[in-house]
Amino acid sequence: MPQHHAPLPLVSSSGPVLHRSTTHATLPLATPYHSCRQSAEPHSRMLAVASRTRDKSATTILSLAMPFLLTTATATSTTSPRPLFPSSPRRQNPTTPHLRPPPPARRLPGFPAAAPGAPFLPRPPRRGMASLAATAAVAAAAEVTHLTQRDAAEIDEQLMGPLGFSVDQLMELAGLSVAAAVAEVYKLSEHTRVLIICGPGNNGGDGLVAARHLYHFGYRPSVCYPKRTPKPLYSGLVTQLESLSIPFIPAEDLPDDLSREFDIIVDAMFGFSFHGTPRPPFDDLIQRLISLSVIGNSVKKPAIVSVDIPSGWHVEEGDVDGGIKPDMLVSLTAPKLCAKKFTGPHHFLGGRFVPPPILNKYGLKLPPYHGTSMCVRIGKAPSVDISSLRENYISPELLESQVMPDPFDQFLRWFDEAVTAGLREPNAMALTTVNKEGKPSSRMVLLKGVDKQSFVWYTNYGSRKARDLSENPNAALLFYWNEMNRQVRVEGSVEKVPEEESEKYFHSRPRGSQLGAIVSKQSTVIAGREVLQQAYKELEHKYSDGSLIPKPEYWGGYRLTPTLFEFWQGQQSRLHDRLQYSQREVDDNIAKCIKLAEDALQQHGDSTSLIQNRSEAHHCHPIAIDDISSSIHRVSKGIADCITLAESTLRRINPREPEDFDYDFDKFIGNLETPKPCPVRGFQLDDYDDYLLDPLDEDVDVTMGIEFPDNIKIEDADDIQKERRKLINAKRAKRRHRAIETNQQGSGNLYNSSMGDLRTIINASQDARNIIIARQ
Ligand SMILES: NC(=O)C1=CN([C@@H]2O[C@H](COP(=O)(O)OP(=O)(O)OC[C@H]3O[C@@H](n4cnc5c(N)ncnc54)[C@H](OP(=O)(O)O)[C@@H]3O)[C@@H](O)[C@H]2O)[C@@H](O)CC1
Ligand SMILES: [K+]
Repeated sequence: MPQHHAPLPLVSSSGPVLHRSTTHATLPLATPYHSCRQSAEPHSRMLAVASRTRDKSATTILSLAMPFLLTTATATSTTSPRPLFPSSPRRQNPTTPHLRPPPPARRLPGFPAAAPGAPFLPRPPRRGMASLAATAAVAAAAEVTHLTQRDAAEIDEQLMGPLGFSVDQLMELAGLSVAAAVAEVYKLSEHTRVLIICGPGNNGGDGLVAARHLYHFGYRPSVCYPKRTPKPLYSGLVTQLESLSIPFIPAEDLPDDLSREFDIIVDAMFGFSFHGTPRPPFDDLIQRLISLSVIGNSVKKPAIVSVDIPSGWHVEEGDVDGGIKPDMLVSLTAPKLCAKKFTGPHHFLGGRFVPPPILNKYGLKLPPYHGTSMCVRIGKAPSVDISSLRENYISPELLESQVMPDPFDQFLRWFDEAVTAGLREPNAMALTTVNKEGKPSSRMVLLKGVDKQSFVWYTNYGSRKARDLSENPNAALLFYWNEMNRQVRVEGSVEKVPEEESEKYFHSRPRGSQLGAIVSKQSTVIAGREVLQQAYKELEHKYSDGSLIPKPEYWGGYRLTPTLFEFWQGQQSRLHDRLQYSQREVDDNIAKCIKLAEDALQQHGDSTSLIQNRSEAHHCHPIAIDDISSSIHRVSKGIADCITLAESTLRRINPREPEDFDYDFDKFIGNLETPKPCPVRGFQLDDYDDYLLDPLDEDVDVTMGIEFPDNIKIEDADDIQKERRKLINAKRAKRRHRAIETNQQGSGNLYNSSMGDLRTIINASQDARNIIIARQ
């Protein structure tokens, strides 16, 4: 961890008071936007303000005014911090729950069988925990094993003997570690030109490999290799470098002023087999590096990086007679005793290949490597002046002509690129809420859904963010994709997602997370971590049969509908690209239009189900007809309102494809007109009834239009009248039934055509969103 030279916040003498509260980190918009460029925030101003508070009286006032309360749970806590490295490999407590027992080791000749509890490399922390692990590694640096020259040579022999490694394999990994460590500290933008001075042995071989990797990382390496070893391994490494057109500079042709020509000098002259005093030409080369160390600070000096041992140093005693003073030491396999005398700012360990038999045999305590890294910092953290910390971002330009017209598409494009780049948790976002008093608070949450409408995340409805949101629905989201020099800001208003949606998502989570959500009563003070663990255990037991874990009512999702997007791409010299999408004022009308259209659709959906339900339940009941008619009328009213508003709004805001829109719009109107008779059909039924009743009139030929079946015996007018009535009633029922079916079909058509057309309207409205992109 960097040492912070900037003044730090003040803490009261009574000490901070810490509440243990449960925190539970837990992704869908449609509107017009515009984008503009803003000047970079002057971080230095903040530091300047902070330094003014160094004034003593200010300190006193502040410390009195800011008494932080620490409600600690440690008194009841039974857990102790996990040691990063077991203090003694053989005394490691086998019951330590965090450490996995080592896999049974095959016994190799010359190596002890791995005893239970024998040391093994702690599992490397996941990426992203790097800074935490680095801090721990620094704290534990003193415990890292330092090897004698004899042990180093012996390990070398064993690796390349019974353990089956080949020298070129180890050299490749060693050289890669060196290049990785160099790249981690010396950024390409300021340190491009690298001179690698290689000695006659394997240390020189590591240098040749490092030169190749540095070339592929983007550096411009040159190699000085005065005593070439005539072995295929070395000549192969030389050929590889020649194929990359890497220059080889004879020692005598090196420029007089190395400072002017190189930004980094890699010392790969001697490693752990060095003895005595350096012989020519290395004596002179080492002397040149020594003289670089003594140049005054006013001259820009190249950084000296020593591979495994600062060349010329005694392998165990270190710098005994004014040797070179490297800025960086990359110890390989394990540091040698001389490394204890290294006082430079950057000490790294490389050579991530040490197998358990070596660890066991030599009782090696080594720090874990993080993620997939080939090197790890050991020793003290470099001292850092916070105000001088800056990256010179190198990224492709972000131009107005390149971004998508819709900010959601642009977001999804960047999101996909972050996923493709393998970033860890690209959906992590800082959520800022503001309570009713205007006090803001931020925390990281995980985006769980995004569509063309809004961003969704889930949380505890009892949390502070939830309280803030209930008081003030405005919130901001911030995505920061460091590795890509990108940031996205989103601002908008927040609402809860429907319960069914939360329910669905809740049950899609791992059972452990479901239980965690029940246990975690966020933002409430609890007695200690064990309270949570106990509650979790009880729930785990309760639901151990695999039964459904009910979603607590205090857990659910939020949806932020954006009103602003800002896409930031870091660039060199702070000339960043910052494009902002915002909405035009007309947006309110569009939103209203869409809402109306959606309401109309909703009603339509209702009326369709109503028709179905009614016709099933009351097959021929006339009341169904009335209901159908009135709901269709209602729907039509909604549609009509929607059309009026859609028309006036959409025409006014000059949609991007006016012809297409007009076409869709006309088609929509046309379709709406077609099924218009539909609601009237219900009343037509009465007309039919009248028509059917007409034949009963006295002056109408009673047999007209009626065919009597042969088996019906007609004797007098009364009989005829009776039979006619029966038949008429039957026909009436039949027709009524048919009429209802017709209605159903009619409204089905209306439903389908209107549904599609309303969708067209909605889509057209959304497409026509008046998005303004401005550079800030
Ligand atoms: N697991 C491991 O162990 C791994 C080890 N690796 C690497 O190997 C390095 C050890 O390599 P190494 O054994 O070849 O010895 P190294 O230090 O390069 O020098 C030997 C040469 O220097 C010469 N020389 C000596 N003194 C001298 C003097 N005063 N003045 C002039 N010359 C002198 C000596 O000549 P000699 O004295 O024998 O005549 C011989 O030619 C180790 O530090 C690490 O970098 C990694 O590659 C991977 C894994
Ligand atoms: K060296």
